[in-house]
Amino acid sequence: MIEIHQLVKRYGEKTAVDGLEFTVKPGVVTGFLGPNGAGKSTTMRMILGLDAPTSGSVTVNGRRYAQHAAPLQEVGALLEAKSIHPGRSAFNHLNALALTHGIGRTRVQEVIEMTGLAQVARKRAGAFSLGMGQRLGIAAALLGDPETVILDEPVNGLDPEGVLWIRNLLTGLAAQGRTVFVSSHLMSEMALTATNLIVVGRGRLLADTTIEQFIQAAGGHSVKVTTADAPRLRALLAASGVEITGVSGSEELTVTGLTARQIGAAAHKHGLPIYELTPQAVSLESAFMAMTEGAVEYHGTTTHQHAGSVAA
Ligand SMILES: Nc1ncnc2c1ncn2[C@@H]1O[C@H](COP(=O)(O)OP(=O)(O)OP(=O)(O)O)[C@@H](O)[C@H]1O
Repeated sequence: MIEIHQLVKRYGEKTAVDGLEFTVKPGVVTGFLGPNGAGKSTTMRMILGLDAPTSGSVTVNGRRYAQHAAPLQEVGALLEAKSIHPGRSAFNHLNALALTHGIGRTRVQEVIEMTGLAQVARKRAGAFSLGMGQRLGIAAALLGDPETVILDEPVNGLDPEGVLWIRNLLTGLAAQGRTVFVSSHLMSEMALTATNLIVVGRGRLLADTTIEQFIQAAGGHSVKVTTADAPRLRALLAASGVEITGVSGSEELTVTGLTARQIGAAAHKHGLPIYELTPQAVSLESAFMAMTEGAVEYHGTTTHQHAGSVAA
């Protein structure tokens, strides 16, 4: 559990974090979203005691980071800036970290296996690809078997296999009851992994919500249906909470409030042919951009698109 109260961080004139107040709960993945410069990394550094708050407080598992006797066993973190000696092997890097906390070699070997580094564990970390470096950073974060895991942009620069691996790892850690807090500036990626969402912009809290609520607020799930008899299907599906739109005379309808499965089953029951049944993804990226629009620090001058025109 991470608890943040009235957290403020100023660097001279610049207010990087401006009165944040939220709790990150165990057992689910919580996405930490915001445009560049929103204050995500600064907040994460304060959670980890790497930066001191100007005012306010932040605790992990009930205590400030510095008050934990063995912090690696409370909170494991992957921050963007890596500090791995390039000449050292992955095994030696992890072993050195383990020694500072009285963690045995068996656990070092375990995290190496868990992160898929077994083949390269004895190679120089300096020669690692970006993906391998991320895996090594995550292995270090998991070394102490921590209750809370914090990852800053873990999928940055990873190939699709690496992205999928991180997704499964995060949901697996949350399923074990851990607190998992992950920053990103991609809403569509977070929607596939996170259950809860904290959105910040210019250091302020913009939303403390769930992915599901965010999707509903963005227009909800809808299903595109093409059928031989659109008026008849409309009549079959009509119910409270169901919204159906479509152009008169067209075979195509858009339905919200029912799943593709429910629509298919209803049509089948009445012998109505269906030619297409496609769940439509709402443009989460557009909804996210609309939410953070006023909070973006640097707008591009030549490539600025209206938020509504960007697909997720
Ligand atoms: N050490 C520092 N000194 C001065 N300003 C800083 C410092 N660290 C961060 N900032 C400023 O604080 C603001 C928040 O930065 P931060 O890196 O926390 O944002 P972020 O949400 O992590 O952004 P990104 O997605 O680009 O990583 C930015 O305007 C940044 O320039």
